[in-house]
Amino acid sequence: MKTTISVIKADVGSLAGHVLAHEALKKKCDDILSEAKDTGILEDYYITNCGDDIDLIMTHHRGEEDEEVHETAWNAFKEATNLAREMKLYGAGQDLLSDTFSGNIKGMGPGCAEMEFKERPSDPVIIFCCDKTEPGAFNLPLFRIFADPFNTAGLVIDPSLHNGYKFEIFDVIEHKKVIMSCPEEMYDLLALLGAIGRYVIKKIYRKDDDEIAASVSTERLNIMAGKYIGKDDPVAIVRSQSGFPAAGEVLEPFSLPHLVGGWMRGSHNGPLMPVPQKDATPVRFDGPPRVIGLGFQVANCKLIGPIDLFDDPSFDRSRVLASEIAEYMRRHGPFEPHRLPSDEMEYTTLPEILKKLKGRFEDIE
Ligand SMILES: O=P(O)(O)OC[C@H]1O[C@](O)(COP(=O)(O)O)[C@@H](O)[C@@H]1O
Ligand SMILES: [Mg+2]
Repeated sequence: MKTTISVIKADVGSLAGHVLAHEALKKKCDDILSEAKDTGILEDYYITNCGDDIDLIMTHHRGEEDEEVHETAWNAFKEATNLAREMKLYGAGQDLLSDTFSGNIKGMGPGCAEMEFKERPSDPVIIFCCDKTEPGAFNLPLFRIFADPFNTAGLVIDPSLHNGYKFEIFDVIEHKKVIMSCPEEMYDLLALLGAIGRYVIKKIYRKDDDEIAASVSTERLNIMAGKYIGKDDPVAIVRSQSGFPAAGEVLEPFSLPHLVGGWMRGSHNGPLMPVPQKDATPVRFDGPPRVIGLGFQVANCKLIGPIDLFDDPSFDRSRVLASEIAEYMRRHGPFEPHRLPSDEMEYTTLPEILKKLKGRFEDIE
C-alpha cells in the first residue's frame, strides 16, 4: 500500500498584525484533524506554523487530491477562521477565497504540496514551511539539492543519484508546465528557474525510476484573487537518503540566505532566513522572510518526529548574514531592487496609486 503526504497551509488570522498564528487556531485545527484520524480519513498528522501561516502535515492512504483529505483541511481552516473572527485576530480568513468547499482545495486559497510513494525500509522526509515569501523561493535551494554537484556530493559519488533528476516546472502566469532533465538540460532549466516570480518547481523525480523526490506548493494567491491579499508563503516536501540527497545535502543550500520576493506587503526582495520553529516570527519590517525545516521518519504511514532541523548552531552564521543583508536591503527604502520590479508589483496595492497619477502625464515632444 502506498503512503501519501499532504501538506496544506493557510493564513487564517494572526497576532499582532501578520507575525504569528495564535495557538488557539492551531488547537482548533487539531480538533478537526484528530476527528479525521478517528474516522480513518487520516493515518497521522502534525500541525505547525511558520509566522502567520498554519501548516497541516498529514499522512494517509488516499492518494493526491483526495476530496475528503482536502475537505478536512478546509474545515480546519474554516473553524480556525471562525475563532479568529471571534478573537478579532488580524486578517481572519485571509487566505480562504470562497465560502464553500467544492471538491479540491486547489484554487480556493490555501497552498498545497502532496506526494504519494511506496515506503522504503526507512523513509526520511523533510518538510519546509516559509513565511513572507513566494513559491519561487524554493527554486534555488531545490536546484542546488538535486542538480548542483558543488552542493550534493552524492550526484558525483553515489551511483544511485548519479543519473540525475527530472524537474517539473510550472509557468504560474501562463498556466503551462514543462519537464526538464538534469544534468543534460541544466542550462535550459536555469534559464527558467532564475525567473522566480514566474517559473516555479512543482515536482522533482529521480530519473532512473521516476520515483518522486520533492513536491512544492505553487499556488499564487494574489494571481488567483486578482488583487493583493497576502503572499503565497510556500511549503515543500523533500525525501532524503538512500537514492535521494542526504539530509545534510538537503539542508545545505539554506545556509545561503538567498534573495526572495515577499517581505513587507509582499513587495520587497529580502534574504530567506533559516530559523528554528521558535524564531519563525517575522518581525523586522514584517520579516525578513523565514523558512523552517522539520525532519520526520515516515513509518507505516505514521509520522515519527519531528526534529527542528535549523535549530542548530551551524546555521547561526547564516542567520547573522541574513540580518546583515536585511540591513543593507532596507537602506534602499522604496527603491528597486529592494522593492520588487514593476511587473511583480502588479499584484500588490501599488496599481491603485499609479492609477491616480495617470492623468498627470503628458506626451514628450
Ligand atoms: O494587512 P495590511 O494592513 O493591508 O498590510 C499588508 C500586510 O500584508 C503582508 O504582506 C502580509 O503577509 P502574509 O502574506 O504573511 O499574510 C504584511 O507584510 C503586511 O503587514
Ligand atoms: Mg504568511
